[in-house]
Amino acid sequence: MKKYPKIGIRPTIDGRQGGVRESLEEKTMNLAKAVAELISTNLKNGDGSPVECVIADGTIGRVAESAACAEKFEREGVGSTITVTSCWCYGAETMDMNPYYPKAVWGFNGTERPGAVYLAAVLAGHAQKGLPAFGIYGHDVQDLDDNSIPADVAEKILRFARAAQAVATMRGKSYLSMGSVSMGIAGSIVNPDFFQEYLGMRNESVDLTEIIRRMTEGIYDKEEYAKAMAWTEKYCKVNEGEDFKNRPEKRKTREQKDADWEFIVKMMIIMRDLMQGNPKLREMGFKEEALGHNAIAAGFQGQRQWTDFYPNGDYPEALLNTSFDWNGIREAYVVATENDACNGVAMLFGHLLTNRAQIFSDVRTYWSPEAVKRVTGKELTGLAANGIIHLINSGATTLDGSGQSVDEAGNPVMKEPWNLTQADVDNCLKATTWYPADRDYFRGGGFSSNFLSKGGMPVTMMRLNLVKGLGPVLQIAEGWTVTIDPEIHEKLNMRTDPTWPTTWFVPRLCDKPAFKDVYSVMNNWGANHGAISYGHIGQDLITMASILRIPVCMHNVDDEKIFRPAAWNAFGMDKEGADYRACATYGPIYK
Ligand SMILES: C[C@H](O)[C@@H](O)[C@@H](O)C(=O)CO
Ligand SMILES: [Mn+2]
Repeated sequence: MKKYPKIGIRPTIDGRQGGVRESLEEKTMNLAKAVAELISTNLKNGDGSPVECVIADGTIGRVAESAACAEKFEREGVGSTITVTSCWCYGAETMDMNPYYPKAVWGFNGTERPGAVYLAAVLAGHAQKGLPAFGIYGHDVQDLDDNSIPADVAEKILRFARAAQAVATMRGKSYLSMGSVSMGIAGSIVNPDFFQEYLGMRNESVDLTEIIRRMTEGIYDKEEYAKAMAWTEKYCKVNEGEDFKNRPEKRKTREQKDADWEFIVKMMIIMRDLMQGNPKLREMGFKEEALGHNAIAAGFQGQRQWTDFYPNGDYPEALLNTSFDWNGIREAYVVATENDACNGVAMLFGHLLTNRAQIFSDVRTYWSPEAVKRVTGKELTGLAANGIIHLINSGATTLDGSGQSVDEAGNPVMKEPWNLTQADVDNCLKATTWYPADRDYFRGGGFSSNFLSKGGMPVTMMRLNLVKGLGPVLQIAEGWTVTIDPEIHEKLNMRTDPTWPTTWFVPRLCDKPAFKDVYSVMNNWGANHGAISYGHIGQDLITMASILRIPVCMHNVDDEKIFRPAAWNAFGMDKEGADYRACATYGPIYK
């Protein structure tokens, strides 16, 4: 099992002995235990383990107890804290002062003791000291003997904990660039200051010759390769598509294609080893290679130097991003095509918040209803009636994105790995055709995954952009995958890149300018790529972005659903402006 950060729970109390404190000890600790239970039974880490909480050894009434708690949390690997109280406490003495921990405070809404008064006081302290904290205060008064967590409080605790755990999980990890800048794509001009100062991450980089070296010198697990090759023969190669895209003179021979399959399977094993290491390599005597680069996310340049000569990375990228491979069902990796690190970060955000595989796509084409009518003679209907956005990238999209996994009611979903069934896996593989790569684009050949995402999935498209003079900004568009008339799809797909995977996307429209129509969403999108996560996770992304001090420049989440640190209120009543002003004032966490 991997090592994940824990969430520290801090039961704070009025320090007055001789009656007050004693009367509150049990209740305060019970509230802390209830919060720990809520988190550990509702939230999981990427490997399926419950998010673990650590409670202070005792209630915290005076500064010595704060300090003892802080020391315990550091020893225990805490990455964020939630302070819980039902009474008045001494804010500056009991508050969490760790500059790196995301923080929240739950002030019990009971009137026998001034828990809410402490909440307001300590949040003022957090604001005054430049340590913004989330404030959680239940809507309805609870009785003193009621140690339950009301639904509105639980929702905020879990929203904070999910985002805080994601932020803490990134800290200290690497983004690994395999290769460098791809075709001048801005997102693949990796900005190490952003990763270091905003995410607490390190940038690692390997030249792509390292993949060739390991192939040539046999620095990979041969037994696993044999297993992977057999699996690929059985589940992928059987779905090799007709080589219709390449002109006859550009088609590879059968022998060459067979060699490409072997090559791309080795690529995948080596790319994974580069990201996270492999103890098997140590047994083989490759101690250094066994270490890996501690990468929680990576990017593969691919285009163009590599793909001008070697088979492309679509197979390894697609399957690394998928929740299964020849070793069975497992946590998806995060691998950005074209080494678009900005999109890789957006994928990482979505993955850490949902524990699900993430789609990587070009935001390729906006199709108006009129244009569709003109080129196909047919009307877009239903959710697609106002126009659709074609999400498609050369073959490197998680197979989970096919929507072939289904819930109990048969609805298409993208699941956490622990909910995937073998039938889901089989159906995702069956729905995926592996077309010989388009050799006008990919001279070295290879294979591109192709599928059509099932409609009806709630999804959130995200993008992290870097703006000189401003810094990072996040874009969020909640919406749905849609199914369109097969004849319309056929015509639109054939004039796009029919050997690549397609997801038809419709954003949820609202009265905000960027969401006034489908065209505006694409027209306001900040780059060529989007990361697409299953579910409407805009609220979680907004909470997480505020912890990271990354302003959100575009989103279609209702204002009243926004949950940010209490101090953001001091920056004005307009949520968007306040977010920008707060992020600019606080600056990145790890600076
Ligand atoms: C056509 C280019 O080679 C593709 O890589 C292009 O569709 C992109 O994905 C650019 O992001
Ligand atoms: Mn692209």
